[in-house]
Amino acid sequence: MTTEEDFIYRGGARAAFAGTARGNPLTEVLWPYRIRLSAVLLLKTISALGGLAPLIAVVELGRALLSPEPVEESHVWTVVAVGAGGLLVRVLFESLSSGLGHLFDGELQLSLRRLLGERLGRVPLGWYARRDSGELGQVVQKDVAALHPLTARTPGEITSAVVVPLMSLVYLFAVNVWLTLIALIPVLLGLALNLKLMSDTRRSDRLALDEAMGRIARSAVEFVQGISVMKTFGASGRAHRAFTKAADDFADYFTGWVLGVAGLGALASLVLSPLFVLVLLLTGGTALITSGTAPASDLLPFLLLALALTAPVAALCHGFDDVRAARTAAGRIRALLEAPPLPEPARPLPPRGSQVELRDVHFSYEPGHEVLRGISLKLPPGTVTALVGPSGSGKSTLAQLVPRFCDPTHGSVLLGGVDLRDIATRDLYRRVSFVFQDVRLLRASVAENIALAVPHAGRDDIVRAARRARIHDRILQLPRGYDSVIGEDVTFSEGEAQRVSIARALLIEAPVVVLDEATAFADPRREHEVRRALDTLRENRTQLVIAHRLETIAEADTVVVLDDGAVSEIGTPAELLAADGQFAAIWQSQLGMPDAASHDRDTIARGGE
Ligand SMILES: Nc1ncnc2c1ncn2[C@@H]1O[C@H](COP(=O)(O)OP(=O)(O)OP(=O)(O)O)[C@@H](O)[C@H]1O
Repeated sequence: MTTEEDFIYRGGARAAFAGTARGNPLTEVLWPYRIRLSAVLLLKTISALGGLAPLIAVVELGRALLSPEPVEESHVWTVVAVGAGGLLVRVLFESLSSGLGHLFDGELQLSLRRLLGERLGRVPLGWYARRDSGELGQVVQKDVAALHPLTARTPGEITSAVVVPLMSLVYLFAVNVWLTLIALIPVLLGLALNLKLMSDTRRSDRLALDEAMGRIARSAVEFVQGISVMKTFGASGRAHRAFTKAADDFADYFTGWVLGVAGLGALASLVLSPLFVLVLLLTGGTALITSGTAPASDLLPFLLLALALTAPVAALCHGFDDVRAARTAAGRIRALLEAPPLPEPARPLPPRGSQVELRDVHFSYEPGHEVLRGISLKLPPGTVTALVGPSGSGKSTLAQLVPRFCDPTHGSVLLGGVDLRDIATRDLYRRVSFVFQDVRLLRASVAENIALAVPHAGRDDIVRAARRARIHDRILQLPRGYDSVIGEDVTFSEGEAQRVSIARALLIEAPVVVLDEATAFADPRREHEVRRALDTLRENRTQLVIAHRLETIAEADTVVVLDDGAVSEIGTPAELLAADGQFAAIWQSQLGMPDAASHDRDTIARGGE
């Protein structure tokens, strides 16, 4: 384990999850950093206290100089020295706490993102099917960043907001109790109004507002992502309407929310404003001085320090807002860190050969709703098994169990006689390659994309794989050949991207191939090249193909017909045609398709033999 990994595992959030009682997600996420966070708080407290000293020094100086008594020089200089010393302490400790806070914030974000990255790399691939990339991006990027104020800013704000008023109050009480009580009026009023603003009703309004904002974001993404389809089908108005409705809803919520908080917010700001505080103190102070209850010099500290009492109230409330936002973010981070990883075998076993076998496989995405029911199949080495069946019958789900995107809920899938759960994931991916939906190419060079699973592959091997996948000539036309960066130097068409992914699979030399034909032939212009590339990929391999082409079906060694999650027919194409059952019906319906008629007449004849 490297030093960095070591840090994450020993000091990182992982330890927190093991060591703290389940409860507040924020505490759990921050627990490993408690010592550093306490150090930041301590430094902030010293800085806040230091900052108070110059203020009190000014007040003391004023009182000493305005007093009818003769000025005591040594006292004045001591006060000046304490004020200057306090200023120095504030500057020094403020820089220290702020530096440490930001350092610690950077460390926390890095550590959390690494943990999230590590967890995302270990969850089953099937887990991603139920999540959209926006949701994951929100957690990894925005939610981790939402912890920033908490580590770098809020501790300082909250500490100053508590320490400064408390110390000022102690001092002011010592000067004059009556004036202190007057100075407390705006503080208590401001606090009460702000607490009302943060009350549960306001919080649920805020959540509704956030939800309305989220709907705008989602409909904007849908609008942009689906615009080409919508325009093609002349429905761009509909997509636009959905977005406009979300924006209108948000405007309604916002107006309601603003009307609800505007009055209270304005009142709170007024009560805490310097003008209100000064008018109140001057009025009360004048009454006390003229009645002889307080000497005139007592008013000065209040005029200077009373503002130090009210200013932190608003800061305190904003600080709590940040804490609340960070708490929600931490909850989502924790949920992601707790996503169940694909269990790795404690003692991995090497598969013996490339036979794939499914033994009484059941699978459900949601409890109580099985999409695969008791499937048993054998795919002998070097044979082609074609999966056919109506839409929704479970073909993709079954195919995805072979590269272990998910584990069956009951039964087992075996490769070379070994349960997939007993094979190390790396070993499995070297033995099973797949070409499924969503060919993903990385923003890296073409060579790196091809060599994704074999990072140390030589250039010769990469070129050979690209040649066999019939993408080599296209790569040579790129400005920097194999070093061209995808997304910068080139944007591949769907068919080209598929051939790059086939080259990737060829380089692995996996003995088992799982393929979704519907996706592979999504680009009709390039279908011929993709088909030839796939023919190369399939040579001498154990193949499981979600077959849509009569040619593939006719040439398969075994055809498996799936119906509602169960095998309804199994046999060679000729046997199944002769049986005149569901397969024969599918075959007949495919014959009627224009593509089949033009392309597969010969094959059909052979298939019927
Ligand atoms: N990620 C998922 N979460 C929940 N249910 C799912 C998920 N993926 C598929 N299903 C459900 O599982 C069943 C089988 O789907 P599957 O995609 O395996 O069928 P298919 O035969 O491949 O369909 P098609 O030919 O249309 O691609 C369907 O009822 C589908 O709604």
